[in-house]
Amino acid sequence: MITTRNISRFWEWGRKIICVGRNYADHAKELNNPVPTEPVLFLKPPSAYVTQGSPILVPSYCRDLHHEVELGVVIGRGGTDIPQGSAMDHVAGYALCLDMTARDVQDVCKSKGLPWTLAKAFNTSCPVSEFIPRERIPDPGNVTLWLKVNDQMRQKGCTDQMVFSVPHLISYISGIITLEEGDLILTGTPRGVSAVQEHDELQAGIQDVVTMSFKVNRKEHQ
Ligand SMILES: O=C([O-])CC(=O)C(=O)O
Ligand SMILES: [Mg+2]
Repeated sequence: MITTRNISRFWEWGRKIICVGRNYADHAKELNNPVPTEPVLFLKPPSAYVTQGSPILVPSYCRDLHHEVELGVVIGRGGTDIPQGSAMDHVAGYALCLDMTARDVQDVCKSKGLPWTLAKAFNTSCPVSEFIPRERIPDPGNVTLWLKVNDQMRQKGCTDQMVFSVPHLISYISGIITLEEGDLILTGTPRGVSAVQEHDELQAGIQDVVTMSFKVNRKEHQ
């Protein structure tokens, strides 16, 4: 069973990070993307995790690193083809997450029809908060996420604006990728994404539940 005490072990063991894109209409629109009729999925490797105390590293090939604040869902019980009706029984809890995105690289990938791996899956591209037990968020469809850069509010959005709900996403994903204990689902970002620079300080929170902060550094050349 996953608890606050042992969650870091699950993350060290390296479970999957499954990300949902364009799950808020206002964010899809701000990047001139259509609102999807089916969830848009991509993956990050477990090496993308970073926890408070370690910096977010801008990849050497990136000139436009964006923050995306997202609600993360931690899977407690795995499954394949999970019905929506019982999807929440598979949730151990939550984590506040950032889907750090090399936006300039993503734009090139999009224009060439290439995968987003370089834009989304680099080391430290998934800052995460402490584990949030399920009881602390009784309704994941109605919490407010926020993100500040150097004390300036950049993103503030409620999960009631998600195109596809958490149970819908769990059911949909598990029909394609078997979910396992410790997997993390990033559920998409509300509008307000913007660039961060070296030495910036990012702070993010889920109202009344958790806050976290990260510094941005540029990756040293080897
Ligand atoms: O890069 C994007 O815009 C897609 C995405 O991750 C999101 O909507 O959260
Ligand atoms: Mg995202």
